[in-house]
Amino acid sequence: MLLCLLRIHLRPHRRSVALLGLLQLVQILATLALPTLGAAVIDNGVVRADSGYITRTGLAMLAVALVQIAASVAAVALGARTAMAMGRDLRSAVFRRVLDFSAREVGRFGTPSLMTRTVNDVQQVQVLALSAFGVVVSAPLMCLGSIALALQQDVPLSLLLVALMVAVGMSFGLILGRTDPFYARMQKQLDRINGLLRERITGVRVVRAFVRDAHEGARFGRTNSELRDISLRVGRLLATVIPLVLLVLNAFMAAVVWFGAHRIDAGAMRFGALSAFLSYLTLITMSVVMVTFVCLPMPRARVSAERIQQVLATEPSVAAPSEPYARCPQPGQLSLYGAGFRYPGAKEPVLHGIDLSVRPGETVAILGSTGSGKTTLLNLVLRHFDATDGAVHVGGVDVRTLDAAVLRRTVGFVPQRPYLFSGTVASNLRFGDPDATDDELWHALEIAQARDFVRLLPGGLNAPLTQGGTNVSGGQRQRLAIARTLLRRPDIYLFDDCFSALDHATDAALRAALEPEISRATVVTVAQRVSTVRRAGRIVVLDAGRVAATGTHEELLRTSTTYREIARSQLTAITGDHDGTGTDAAAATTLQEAVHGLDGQL
Ligand SMILES: Nc1ncnc2c1ncn2[C@@H]1O[C@H](COP(=O)(O)OP(=O)(O)OP(=O)(O)O)[C@@H](O)[C@H]1O
Repeated sequence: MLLCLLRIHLRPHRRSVALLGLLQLVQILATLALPTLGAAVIDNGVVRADSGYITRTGLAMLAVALVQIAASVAAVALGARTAMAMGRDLRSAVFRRVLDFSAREVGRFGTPSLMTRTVNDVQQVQVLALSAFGVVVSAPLMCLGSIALALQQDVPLSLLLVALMVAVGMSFGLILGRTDPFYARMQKQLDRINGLLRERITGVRVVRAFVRDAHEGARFGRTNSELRDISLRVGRLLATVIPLVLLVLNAFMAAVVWFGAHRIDAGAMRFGALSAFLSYLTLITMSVVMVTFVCLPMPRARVSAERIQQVLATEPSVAAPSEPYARCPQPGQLSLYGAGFRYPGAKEPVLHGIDLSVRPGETVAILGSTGSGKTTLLNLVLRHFDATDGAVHVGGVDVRTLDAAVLRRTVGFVPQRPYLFSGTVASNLRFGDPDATDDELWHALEIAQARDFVRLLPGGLNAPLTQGGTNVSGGQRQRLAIARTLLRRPDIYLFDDCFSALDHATDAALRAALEPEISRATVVTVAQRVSTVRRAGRIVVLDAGRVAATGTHEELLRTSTTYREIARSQLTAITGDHDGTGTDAAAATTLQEAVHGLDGQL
């Protein structure tokens, strides 16, 4: 998996990789030439007292050493650049894939795990690539070249080198093979720490309000300690690698000196050859140590590569159409044909056979008690999920075949809990229209009843907003989100109970300002309060995921028991008046008057 991932993501950098290989080849050839030249200096220069030969060969050795240094510096710089570029590309690939995920895939992996995979797991692969680039060509070449040149010096002694390679390989395999499960647990533990941290920071007020600091601190401490324990166990295993490898290498070095001395004594080997042999053994030792340093991060990178690949290989369940429609034949038309939806893993559907058609210029309100499926219905229009039954059409085209960019341009959505991004008021508003002028931003703010408070912010349009918009109130956030959507000028507006945090006066002023602005658009507004929806041209009452009734406020008060019950329960909650039963007509009249009367207080 690791190799496959590296191969794919190094493909765009193949020229750099090839140049890197070339530089390492030059570096190794130069490194390997030095001991042979040194042996020649001893055997032909020192032994024969030929100072001219010593000077000439010495100068050649100096030139070779300079080439070796230059090639090695260039290889390190190029290796680092290539590894960083690959890490950047891999991070982008994971990020882009995550952006394509629907809520289903995000739920499957979990946000904290996706964050760990995008940042930490990619980092592990990048670290491995960085260290591997330094040795991937040079270490094997240096090792094999040293063995080949050592063979030239003395064949029987070279057999020791083969035994050395087998011993080192076995020591490696024994230890590193045992670290994989620990690394898998380590990365999972990082996911948990990320999750806890995220929850702890975003829910800090709740944690404090419920005096759960100590409990939450202990929960984090436990997970943190578990991560430390796993890291220590891996660390202990890895700490044995280098001493073990050095022990094996030094034992072999002693054996070479011992056998070599005997062979010189027996006249079977020259002194210069033993000196060159020892130099080659040192080079082999160096290459083994270099490989050791690459092998240490390898198991973790392997686990990380698998986690990254899981993300990259996951196809978004809301798939892009193969031949997308880029035009809507009926602009602004929104239709649901028997649409149903069941959340993944849930036993029962939350929406059943919803039929709904909304034309441009029409405002439809969807009313229902909490959990009746209102938000889910809007999510089907936005294609956050695909309907599991029936179909959803936008502009006369099934959303599953409509180009995603066209769908997003056509439908403007203001969620129940809007999200603002770190930046300024203006940068957030320009999510709606990047080319909007300041005047257009102020106009949208005026309609959304946000002009006055933005004016008072230090910097006005350039006032800073923190991540999530946490430095403005819930109602201010809602108004900024409405202004942001107005700037998009979509054909279809979906308002998901986004007026709930506004006081009555602001709510009324906003609706009055909004009406002429979006009068030609298709508007679907979700609400729980009867008083909020009663002016809508059509109200759809949703009950346990089914359309229970449709009509105007007056019609529904007369004809729909569910609507009357909702209205009655809301009145009872406000007035404490438990009466209001009796005949349908009488109840409808009473409720109608009560709703009208309370309108000013809600
Ligand atoms: N991601 C999810 N996975 C599983 N079930 C979900 C998920 N989101 C919502 N549900 C369930 O689907 C049902 C409908 O939820 P939905 O959010 O659409 O209701 P709603 O009418 O918008 O409620 P509210 O008015 O409280 O916002 C609820 O029973 C809820 O528990």
